[in-house]
Amino acid sequence: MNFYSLNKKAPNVSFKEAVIKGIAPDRGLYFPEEIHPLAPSFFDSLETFSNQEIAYLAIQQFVGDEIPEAALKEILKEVLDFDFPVVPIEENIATLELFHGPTMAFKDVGARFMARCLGHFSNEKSNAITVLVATSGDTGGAVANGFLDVPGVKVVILYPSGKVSDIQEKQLTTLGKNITALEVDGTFDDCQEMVKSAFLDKELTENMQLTSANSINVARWLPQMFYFLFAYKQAKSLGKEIVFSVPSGNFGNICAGIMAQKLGMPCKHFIAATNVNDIVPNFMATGTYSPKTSIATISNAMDVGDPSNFIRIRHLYKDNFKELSNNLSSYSFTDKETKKAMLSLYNDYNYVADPHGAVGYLGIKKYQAQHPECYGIFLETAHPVKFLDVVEDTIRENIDLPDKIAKLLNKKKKSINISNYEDLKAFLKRE
Ligand SMILES: N[C@@H](CCOP(=O)(O)O)C(=O)O
Repeated sequence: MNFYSLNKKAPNVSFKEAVIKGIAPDRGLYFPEEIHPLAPSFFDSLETFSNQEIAYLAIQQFVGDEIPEAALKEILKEVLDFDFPVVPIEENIATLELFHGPTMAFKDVGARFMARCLGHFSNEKSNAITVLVATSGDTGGAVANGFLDVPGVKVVILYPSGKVSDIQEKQLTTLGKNITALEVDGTFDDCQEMVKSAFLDKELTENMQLTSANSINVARWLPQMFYFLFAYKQAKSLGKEIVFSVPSGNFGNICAGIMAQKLGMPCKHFIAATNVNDIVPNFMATGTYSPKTSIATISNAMDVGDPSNFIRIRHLYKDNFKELSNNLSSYSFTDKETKKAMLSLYNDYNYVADPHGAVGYLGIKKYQAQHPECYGIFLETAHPVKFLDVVEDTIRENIDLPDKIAKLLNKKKKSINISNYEDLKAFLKRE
């Protein structure tokens, strides 16, 4: 399958080239030339397929023959070696827990898939590649873990100083080896902007192969479709219309959910639930897209002021606002509302949610006030332990630290401070 740039001013590329380039030379995001729906009988009998089989059938058309069937199946087997349970909360609400992977956030699947694709491609032609990634919290740890020791790959993670949780910071600053963390005096949007500028900087790109491990990269973005298919597999026997509420920051995950729907997955509606970084809720209310400087919140991984992937969502609807609104609603919630939801999930349902999951829960509650008949699944995108202070403070209980997190806390943070693009460029030139 070939991919085109959404800015339409760059040549179409194969899956392999899209993964290696990350973003098109005209600064556009890559998008598949075609999306072929899967047979309705596949969805009717989804429970008879293993997660690996589902993932293979969903992603194969996008990878094409650039990774042979056996190798792609092996990659998926390694990537999907943990559970994705749908846990009932209320009569018509469940949560899809996406935090059972190595770094306890939903980014693990995409990061590990992309790392293995790059590993596969660099076996074919072993040119060194530098992966640049901007993080507001969870992507950084998942990419560090997923790419650790991948031969021929160096990873440079940019994160906003003081704006990620302590555990997230440890996850991305303590591995060493081929992983370097750059601590940026700025916001996530500054980090993302610097990364995008590096891709367009000829002085850099003529001398080094740069790619992105954010969801702008198709190999990070597309595997996120799997979550929705795994959830549908578990919930379909209820025979109800399913609505997904997705805590959203850079909008890659919800866009992947809509891709799963385009493949034919039955699903009534999507909700993009945000914190006060409400660019998309505002767009859905006014039709005007106005990026703004991000505001720090307790759901920090969603502190994004110009979500990269929203352009892909608009493109999926050919920028037809009416059609988009029929399938997507977007609501924003304050930290105060988020904490209240965390407390009520704990007191009323004995469920400890992280702040991002709680925003997703609020999203489905708001939608169900008008559509009580639907079955709502909100995504729990990260384990509550990653936001230890805010969770313990809100529910007034101590939560157990899993072993891998306890060990991490004793490790020493290693980061390099930078303030602007010139600092990043100087760092990359030294490398
Ligand atoms: N929420 C993210 C921000 C980057 O998102 P991505 O999916 O494009 O990598 C984070 O946790 O860093």
